[in-house]
Amino acid sequence: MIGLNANTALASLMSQEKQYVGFATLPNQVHRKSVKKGFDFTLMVAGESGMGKSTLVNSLFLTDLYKDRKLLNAEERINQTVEIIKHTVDIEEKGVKLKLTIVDTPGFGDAVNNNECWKPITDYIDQQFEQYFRDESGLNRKNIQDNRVHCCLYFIPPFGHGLRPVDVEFMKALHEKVNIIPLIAKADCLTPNEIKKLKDRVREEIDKFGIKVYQFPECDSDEDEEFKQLDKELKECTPFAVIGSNTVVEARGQRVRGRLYPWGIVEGISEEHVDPLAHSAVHSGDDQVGQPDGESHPHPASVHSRCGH
Ligand SMILES: Nc1nc2c(ncn2[C@@H]2O[C@H](COP(=O)(O)OP(=O)(O)OP(=O)(O)O)[C@@H](O)[C@H]2O)c(=O)[nH]1
Repeated sequence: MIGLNANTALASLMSQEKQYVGFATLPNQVHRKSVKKGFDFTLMVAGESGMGKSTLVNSLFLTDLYKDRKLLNAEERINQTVEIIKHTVDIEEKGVKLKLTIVDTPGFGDAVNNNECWKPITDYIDQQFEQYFRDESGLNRKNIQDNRVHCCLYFIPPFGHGLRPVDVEFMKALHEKVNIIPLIAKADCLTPNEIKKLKDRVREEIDKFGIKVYQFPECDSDEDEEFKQLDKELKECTPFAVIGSNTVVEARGQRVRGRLYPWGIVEGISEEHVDPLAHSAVHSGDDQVGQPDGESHPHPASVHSRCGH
């Protein structure tokens, strides 16, 4: 009887499977295969030293990607050339694997003479394209490691009146090779009005100099109105004003990632809502300032991090 039941179940399963054999199952197959294999994502961060690059990356991915970082003093910086340093972590979320590589560019924009300081960076990007092209033209195409730089977060200092010559030159040198997302660093140093002015200025200059920054894809027409509105607002926020923080503070009874100042707290995101990849410390500039009703604690990266090695 048991055998009969098992056979019947198997037959029914097979007939169900049979119904779905056809090209209609292709998206599912591709989806399953991609999820199983995981994704490679390479994110480059560039901007002068101290702009909060490592803090933002750590807060975006809730991990400490810069454990071994050695901070240089002013004398050492004078002779420092631009370097390319890669940090890699494996992240898994809801069964989807992501191999995240952060390409850091220490030394960029820090020298007395910054002439062509983006050259090692463009060379690196070109090398990755060439390597990928070689691998694709080779015999073993199954396990190609994609090291191409998919996106570059470019940190614009909050202290100036717009883009500096080095910012313009950097973005122009890279815009045909990589998706550039310009960010206004350390936005908590500016008032909402100042942020707005700086954003307008940066947008104007991006247009004026013909810089092609990353354009977010068009929203599907069948999305609901609320989503469309959110998408529109998000696109209008570019260049994003960002605030990084690796500390957890308590504000209005909630644990949030934020920056505790003598005058208040600049809030990030509530710890209850933390979802490493969905969470971003990217703000539109309307950061709330609460009352300091909690202590600052070091961010327990090991607790929240879902990263492997
Ligand atoms: N006010 C403010 N300070 C920040 C922010 N993000 C980082 N910082 C602080 O700025 C300093 C430098 O931050 P890092 O993240 O080390 O800067 P970096 O760009 O990675 O520096 P390099 O590794 O030298 O290139 C630290 O003291 C941070 O705590 C921010 O959003 N606002």
